[in-house]
Amino acid sequence: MIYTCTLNPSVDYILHVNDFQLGDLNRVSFEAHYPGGKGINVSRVLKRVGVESQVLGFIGGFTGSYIEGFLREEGISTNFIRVNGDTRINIKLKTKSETEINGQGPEIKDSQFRQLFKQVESLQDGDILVLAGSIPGSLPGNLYQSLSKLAKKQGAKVVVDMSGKALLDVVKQEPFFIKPNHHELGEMFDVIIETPEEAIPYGQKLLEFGAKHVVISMAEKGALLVTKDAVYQASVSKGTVKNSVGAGDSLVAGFLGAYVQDGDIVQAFRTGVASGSATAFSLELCTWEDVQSLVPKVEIKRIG
Ligand SMILES: Nc1ncnc2c1ncn2[C@@H]1O[C@H](COP(=O)(O)OP(=O)(O)O)[C@@H](O)[C@H]1O
Ligand SMILES: O=P(O)(O)OC[C@H]1O[C@](O)(COP(=O)(O)O)[C@@H](O)[C@@H]1O
Repeated sequence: MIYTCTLNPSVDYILHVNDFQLGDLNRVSFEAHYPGGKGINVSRVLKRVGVESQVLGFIGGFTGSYIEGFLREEGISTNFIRVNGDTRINIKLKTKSETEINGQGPEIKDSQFRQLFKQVESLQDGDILVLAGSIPGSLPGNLYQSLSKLAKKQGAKVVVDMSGKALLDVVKQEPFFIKPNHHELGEMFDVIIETPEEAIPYGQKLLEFGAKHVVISMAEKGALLVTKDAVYQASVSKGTVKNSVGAGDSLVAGFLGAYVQDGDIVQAFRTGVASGSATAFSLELCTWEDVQSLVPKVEIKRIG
C-alpha cells in the first residue's frame, strides 16, 4: 500500500487576475479552490492513474473538513489526525506570473504528533511512504528523518519531496526516491543550478549520501533521473502552462504509479515527467487521459 503524509495540508485557492495592481482593488477573472498539500496532490494523481493510496497527516477546522470530504468524494482513503486549529489556505495568484502565498497552518500538539508515529509504526514490508511538503513550525525540523528511519525499520520504501538542507539529513536514511527541483538542489549545496550539466554532479552526490533514485525536475527544461547505473534526461513537450501548482507532486505520483505497476524505473521516469507536464498544462491536476497523451511525446536519452 502507498501512504502519503501531508503534515501541513492546504486548501489551494487559485486566483487569476488580469493587470494586477498591488495596493489597489483587484477583481478576479477566474477562481477555484481544491484540496492541496504535496502528499494530498500525490494521492489525488495516483487515484487518477489507477493506483490506490491512503492519505495521512494533520487536518483541522472547516478547511480540514472540506479536504476530508472532498477526498472521500474522489474515493481516496484518508486517516487524518484531527488538530484544533484550521487547516491553512494557500493562495495561488496568477497574473503575468505565478505568485504563491502559503499559510502557516495550525499548531500540532505532542499527543497528535505521537499518533502519527504510531501510524508509521504500523507500516509493513513492501509499503511505500511518501513524505512531501513543508514541516509545520510546531514540529521538529528533523521529523522526516525520524519518520523515514521508522518506516525503513518496518520494511517500507520511503519517497521524499521536500526542500532545504534538511533533505541532506533525510537522504542518509536511504530513501527510494527523491525529487528536488533544480533550484532546491542548488540551495542544498549553496550553488546556482541552471542547466542539466550543472545538476548532474549534485544529483550524484545525493546518491553517494544514500538516496537510491534521484529525479531533478527542471520545469520546462524537463528532468534528470540519476541512479547508480546511469543518468537519463527527459525533455518535455511544449504546451501552454495554465497552472503549474502540483506539477512536482504529479511527477512523483506518475513515477510511483508506473513503478508499482511494472517496476521499470525508466518507464516510471517517462510517466512521471508526462504527468508533471500534464498538470502544468491543466487548470487543476492532470487526468489519466492527459498523461497518456503526453507519454509518447517525452523523449528520454541516456547521458551518463
Ligand atoms: N512550463 C512547463 N512546461 C512543461 N512541463 C512542465 C512545466 N513546468 C513543469 N513541468 C513538468 O512538471 C515537472 C515538475 O515541475 P517542477 O516545476 O520542476 O517541479 P516543482 O513543482 O516541484 O518545482 C517538470 O519536470 C515537467 O515535467
Ligand atoms: O507545486 P508543487 O511543488 O508540486 O506543490 C504544490 C503544493 O505545495 C503547496 O504549495 C504546499 O507547499 P509547502 O508544503 O511547501 O508549503 C500546496 O499549496 C500545493 O498544493
